[in-house]
Amino acid sequence: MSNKLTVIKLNAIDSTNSFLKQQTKQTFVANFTLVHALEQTAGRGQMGATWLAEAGKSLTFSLLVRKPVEKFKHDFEFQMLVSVAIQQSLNKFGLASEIKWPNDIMAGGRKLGGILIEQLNDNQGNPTFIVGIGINVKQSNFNELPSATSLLLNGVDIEDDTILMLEIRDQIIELFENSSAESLAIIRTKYLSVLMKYQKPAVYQVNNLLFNALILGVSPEGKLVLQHENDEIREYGIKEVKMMY
Ligand SMILES: O=C(O)CCCC[C@@H]1SC[C@@H]2NC(=O)N[C@@H]21
Repeated sequence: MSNKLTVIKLNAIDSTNSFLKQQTKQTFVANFTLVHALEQTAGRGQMGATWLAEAGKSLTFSLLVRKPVEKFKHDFEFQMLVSVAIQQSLNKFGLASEIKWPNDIMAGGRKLGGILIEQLNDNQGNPTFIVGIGINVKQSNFNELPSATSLLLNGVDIEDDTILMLEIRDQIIELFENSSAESLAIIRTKYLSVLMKYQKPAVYQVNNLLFNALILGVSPEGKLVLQHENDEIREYGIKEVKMMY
C-alpha cells in the first residue's frame, strides 16, 4: 500500500507545512500525502518559533492525515502517536531517543527533532492534520544552537535519509490505522516510558519562578502533571511551563 502513496519532493520551499496547507485548501490532496523539501527558507516551529535546518543535512517533511471523526478523544492522543512513531523509527536505525514533553525528540539530552501538528479543514470541509517533522541528520556542529544535536553526532550515519523519512511515515500510518482505545493506551504507556525526566526531579520555570518538581504524568488533554516539592500536584499547559534542566 505504502508504495502507492504520494510523495512530493521539492528542492526548496518556505515551509512544507505551509505548502501542504495551501494545497489542501485549494484542491483534493490524498490521505497520507507527504511533502519533502531539501531546503526550507522559512521553516516554522512550535509557538511561532523559526525552525532552522541546514540544507542537505536535515530532514524536513510534512504528512497529511485526515482526522477521523471519532478516533481520538483528544488531539494529544494523535500527538503522542506521532512522537512514538518517530521514537520507534529511530530505534530501528540504532538510536535510543527520548521525548521531551509535549513532543520534542531528544538524544543525549539535546534536541534532535521537532514536530509541528497543525489543523485545517480541507477543500471539502473535512478536518485534517498537517504533521510537520524536522530531524537533524548530518550536522556536525550547532554553533548557534548549543542545545541541538543530530543523528551523526549520536553515532548514526545515515546515507539516504529518505529511508528514515518513509519509515517514520509508515510507522505513523500503521499506528494510526490500527488505533483503538486499547492501542492508544499502549501508545500512552510507550510515550511515558521514553518521556524525559518522567518521575525524576528536574527544574521548571513558571512566570520567571524556578522550582523543583517531578513529572507524575500527562493529562488526557496533554497537560504536564507536576508534583511540587511540597507535594502539591498541578497541571500546566505548553505555554505555562518550561523544563530548565
Ligand atoms: O518547534 C518544533 O519543535 C517543531 C519543528 C517542526 C519543524 C518541521 S520541518 C517540516 C515542517 N515544516 C515546517 O515549517 N515546520 C515543520
